[in-house]
Amino acid sequence: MPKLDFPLRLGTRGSPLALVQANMVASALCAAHGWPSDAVRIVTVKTSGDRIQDRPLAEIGGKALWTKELDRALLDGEIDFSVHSMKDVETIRPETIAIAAMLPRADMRDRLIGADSIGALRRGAVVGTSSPRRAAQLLRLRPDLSITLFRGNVATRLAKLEAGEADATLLAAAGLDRLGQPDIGAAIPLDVMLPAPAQGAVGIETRAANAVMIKILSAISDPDTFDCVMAERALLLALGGGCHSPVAALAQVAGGDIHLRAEILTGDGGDYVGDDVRFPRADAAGHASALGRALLDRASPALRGLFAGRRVE
Ligand SMILES: NCc1[nH]cc(CCC(=O)O)c1CC(=O)O
Repeated sequence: MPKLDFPLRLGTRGSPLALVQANMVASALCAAHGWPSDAVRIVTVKTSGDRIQDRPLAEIGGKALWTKELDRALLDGEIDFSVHSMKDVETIRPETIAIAAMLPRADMRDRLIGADSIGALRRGAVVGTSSPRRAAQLLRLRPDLSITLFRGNVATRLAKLEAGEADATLLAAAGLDRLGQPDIGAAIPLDVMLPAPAQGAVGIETRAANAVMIKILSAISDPDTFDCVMAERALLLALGGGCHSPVAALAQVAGGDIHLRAEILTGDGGDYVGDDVRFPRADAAGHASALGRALLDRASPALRGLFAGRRVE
């Protein structure tokens, strides 16, 4: 194997959650290869998503907000690999960049903070979220609720809730757990609220041409997580949805198969199509895209319109 240039430089965003995830990747990699802990150096890179805090991301267009600067650092050779919440990684990646590995997926559920369950929220309660998916799913179950925009990192959102800007908020269990807050909020069962595609998965990217790095990273990749998240991403791609469309999807390994559940909704939750399929792991991407197309075929004109023109065949 060609000589590696130590320390390897791991690029990450600078948010507390991103830093925890970067440290998880660095320790897993050092442990897997028997390297000392200083074999990986963490390099923080500020992304556009970190800078813009006052508008819904869906409005800005959600264009590579979390990845653009890290991609540039990777391609310019300033870093050797980068770590992302897979949920924030666009479905279409540059050909020069490879998703090389994913850590074992954490709890993929959403947690409700401010009430014990969605049903327990008082009539007309205000829920803070910036996620069109969470807003649509909530409104479908509880049309009486009102949604207010909540952005910022996990700590900022919890502070807004504390300050009374909303009665409740929703956050990914994975993020709360990794930030050392496993007791905050009530987990919403997967059959009540299906998570965002790739929620709870941490991915590692490197240059597609860097075969040595790809090989080294494969040692810490979890194949079940990788295949399931790739199936969810294939579904999202077939829908033409970015990470900020009202799409929910979850793939899980079931025996030798993959079980994929997915749903699409209008912003107010009024129109909804959901389904689930089981298919063999081979050609999971093909089966997942077929489910995406089938959902669109069954969608009302209004719902289909949300995805119109964005669909990738
Ligand atoms: N969009 C922000 C984001 N990206 C990843 C996570 C949490 C960790 C994960 O889902 O893997 C969060 C916060 C949240 O949705 O609560």
